[in-house]
Amino acid sequence: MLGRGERRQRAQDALDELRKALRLALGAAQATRQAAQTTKDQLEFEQAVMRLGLAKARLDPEITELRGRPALAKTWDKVIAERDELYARWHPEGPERLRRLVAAAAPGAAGSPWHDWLSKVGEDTGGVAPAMWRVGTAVVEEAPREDEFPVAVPLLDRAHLRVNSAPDNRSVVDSLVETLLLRLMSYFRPGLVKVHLWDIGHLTGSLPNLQPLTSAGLLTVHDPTRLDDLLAELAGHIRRVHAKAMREGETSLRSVCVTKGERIEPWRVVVLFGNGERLPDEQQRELQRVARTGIDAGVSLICVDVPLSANSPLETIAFTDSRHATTSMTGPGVRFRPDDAPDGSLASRAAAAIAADLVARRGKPRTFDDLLPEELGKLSSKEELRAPVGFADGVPVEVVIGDATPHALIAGPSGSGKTNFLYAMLGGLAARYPPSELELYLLDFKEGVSFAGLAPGRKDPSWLPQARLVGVNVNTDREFGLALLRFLTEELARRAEAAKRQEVTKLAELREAEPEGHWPRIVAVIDEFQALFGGRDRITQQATVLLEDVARRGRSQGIHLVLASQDIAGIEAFWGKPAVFEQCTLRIAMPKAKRVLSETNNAAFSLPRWHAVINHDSGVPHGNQVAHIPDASAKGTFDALQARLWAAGNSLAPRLFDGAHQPLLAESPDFTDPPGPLLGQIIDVECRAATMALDAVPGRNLAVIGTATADALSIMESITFSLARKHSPGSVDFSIWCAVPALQERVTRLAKILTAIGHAVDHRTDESIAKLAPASGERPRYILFFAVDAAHQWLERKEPPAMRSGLDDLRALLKNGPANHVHTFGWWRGVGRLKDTLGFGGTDDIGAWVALDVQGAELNTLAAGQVIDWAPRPKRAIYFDKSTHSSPDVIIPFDTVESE
Ligand SMILES: Nc1ncnc2c1ncn2[C@@H]1O[C@H](COP(=O)(O)OP(=O)(O)OP(=O)(O)O)[C@@H](O)[C@H]1O
Repeated sequence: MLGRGERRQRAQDALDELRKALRLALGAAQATRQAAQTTKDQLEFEQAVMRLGLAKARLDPEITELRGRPALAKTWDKVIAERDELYARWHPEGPERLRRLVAAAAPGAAGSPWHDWLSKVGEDTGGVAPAMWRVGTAVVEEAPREDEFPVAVPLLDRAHLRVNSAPDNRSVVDSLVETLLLRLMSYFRPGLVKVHLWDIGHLTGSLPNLQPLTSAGLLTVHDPTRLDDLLAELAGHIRRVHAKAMREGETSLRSVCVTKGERIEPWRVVVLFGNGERLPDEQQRELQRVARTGIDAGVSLICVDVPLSANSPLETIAFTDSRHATTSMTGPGVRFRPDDAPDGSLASRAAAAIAADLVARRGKPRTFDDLLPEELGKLSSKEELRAPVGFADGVPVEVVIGDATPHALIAGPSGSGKTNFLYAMLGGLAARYPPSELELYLLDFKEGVSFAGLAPGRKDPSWLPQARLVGVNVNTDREFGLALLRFLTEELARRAEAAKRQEVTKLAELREAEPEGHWPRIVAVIDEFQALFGGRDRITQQATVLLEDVARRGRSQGIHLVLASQDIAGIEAFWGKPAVFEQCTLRIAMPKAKRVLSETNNAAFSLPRWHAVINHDSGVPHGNQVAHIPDASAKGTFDALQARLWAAGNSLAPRLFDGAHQPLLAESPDFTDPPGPLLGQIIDVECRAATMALDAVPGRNLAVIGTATADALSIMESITFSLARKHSPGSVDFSIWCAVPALQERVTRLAKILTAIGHAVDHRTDESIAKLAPASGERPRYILFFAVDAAHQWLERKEPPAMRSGLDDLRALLKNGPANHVHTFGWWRGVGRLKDTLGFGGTDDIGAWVALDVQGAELNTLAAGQVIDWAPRPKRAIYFDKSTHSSPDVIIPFDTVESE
């Protein structure tokens, strides 16, 4: 047994042992912990050094202090050793390899120093763009200067560039951007790169050395408040370029250009200077969209202090101090320094040289002849009509009229060049589409004769072969506009009928189904069309309905409207009925035009003279295309084209309606073989003469009513001359009665002409008129009774014993004559006077009438109660034949004096 003391000793020893073991264990844990802590410190230190870069770390006070600790000093040495080892491997060939790489990827002006290329104008046609563009030099931190290597960034067709400035280094950033742009502009043939500049802070003043480029359209400076417009314009451009590439069977503009070996559409480089803050959401979204889709359409962004996220290839240059930056091309450990920029005046001279070269290259400004194709009249209009109307920096800008853009609306104040635009467009179309493919109906409500030259005239016998109808000076003859619309709706019905027959819906399909049919596209041009809606009357009402119908249904039937106006805003009647305008998806705005583009689209306000905004997207901003319109009105332009086209073919002459001239009876086609008495020319697209049937039935007499003597005489004479022509001498008898001495000369002349032709004429000027003529005879008799009311003095006398007056006899003659082919054409100088003559018997025996200066309201009783909407105007008459008319025709009395 152990003693008590021994036992305690052993316990003590065990405890000591345990304590020792515990101490040991604890010490080990502490050491391990310490070691772990040291490793952690070392790793953190290494990381901090890496983050800062060796060069900066060396100067950093915190790092310097940490380097004092032995454990970290070791790490520092290790990092240095590793760097040295790596660098030793890179040093001999790294920079050189990079130099060679950049030289290959950035040839010529894309990579060499500016004194090698500045002020030399580029010749490259841009089939393929250099992959990289030099921006500066860089050096791996702490490496010697001779190890500097060039830094280049991808741009055109490849990537966008973002530049983040440092405080107060805007001038360095400006120089970097300016030099880069000069490289781009100097590499290619001038014109292949166009720059858009937007600066949130300045309207002018950004990149001042490049300003000379603006004169040639190579640089466009945008309003700081109008980024929306710029982004919309870019979006529209991208869409158009995309469509163009698709037409060529490619997905990007770049591939089209590579295939063709030349740039078919300039690159757009868009430089945006922001303030470091995100753009408002909508703009930011739009910008991201442009970034995403722009590259394939040749649009490159250079965003300075405009945040842009990388949803497309994007490189970044981020300045860390005023002279140095890091770049996404080289990584954070490499110090980038922009190249020295050329002196401002040198840069500006180079920009001027580029602009001057382009201007010289464009040669004389593009002219009307440049709108014409090499071969005339070779295109088919089956799918659409397409022709250039102007140029944007030498590149043609087209209008397309087809199923997607069926109708056009053109606006611009007086003198802004609307008519000239129409000529440019008509010229482009007429030069491409033969008359079998395109028919033109041209109407001008302006005072003047703008389209008259398209129809044969006295001085120039030529006409535009595609023109079917030309209406000029129709400003007071709104009925003519109505007639044109009616004609178009009839043609629409004809086409719709054919389409139904063939079970097709579109013109292109109809043409395929009926290849032998005649289905040209019809373009109806109405200049100053607002005149058609100028009154609050029946014409405005009907025109609105018809126009809407043509606009709606014409789309698929190849019937197209081109409506021009100085004042679209003025046609308020329409804004409440937007159907017509909605169908006019092609909008053309001349400088200062109002309302024709969408409300947010102000492109027309800043438009220079002789330019137009061509917009195929109902006027929304992204549809804008600005073009210079060549002079198409001067001698030797449109007229020369017309002469060529006319000389080439045996086309039919268009009909000409000229509201300022009375048509000559002798020249009326109907006068060659008159179907009956000709009363005047109907205001209608056919330009036919109004006539009346003279069947042997009651009521076939005619009253001419009104005091407008010249017009009344014209009508009475046309009736006489045409009847005299219709019937061979001896087959009919004429009575020519006139009780008014002042008219004798003219009436006697008429009687003499008839006699000279060989007709039997019963000419009376005195009271013998009251004896009248029998109500039947051996031959038909035409009684031309001038100023009937003036003969009342004799007609009212009652002769005993019968006490029957001449008036009674006249009533009987009117009543019974026609059935026996004795027809009376009487002229009364007022409705009341006519009624005096007719008495209580009513107006049944006057089956037809022509009214001159008589208000519509007075005529209602003569038209079976129908409301006659007629405001008299000189040299116009209204003709109503109860047996054939549902509504009266407006007619123009013929000029009969020249017609013998
Ligand atoms: N692109 C152009 N280049 C040169 N001259 C032009 C051009 N466009 C128009 N002009 C000239 O300007 C004048 C007015 O043009 P135009 O008749 O086309 O204007 P408008 O808008 O139709 O005016 P209005 O409605 O008063 O007739 C004409 O003498 C025409 O020759």
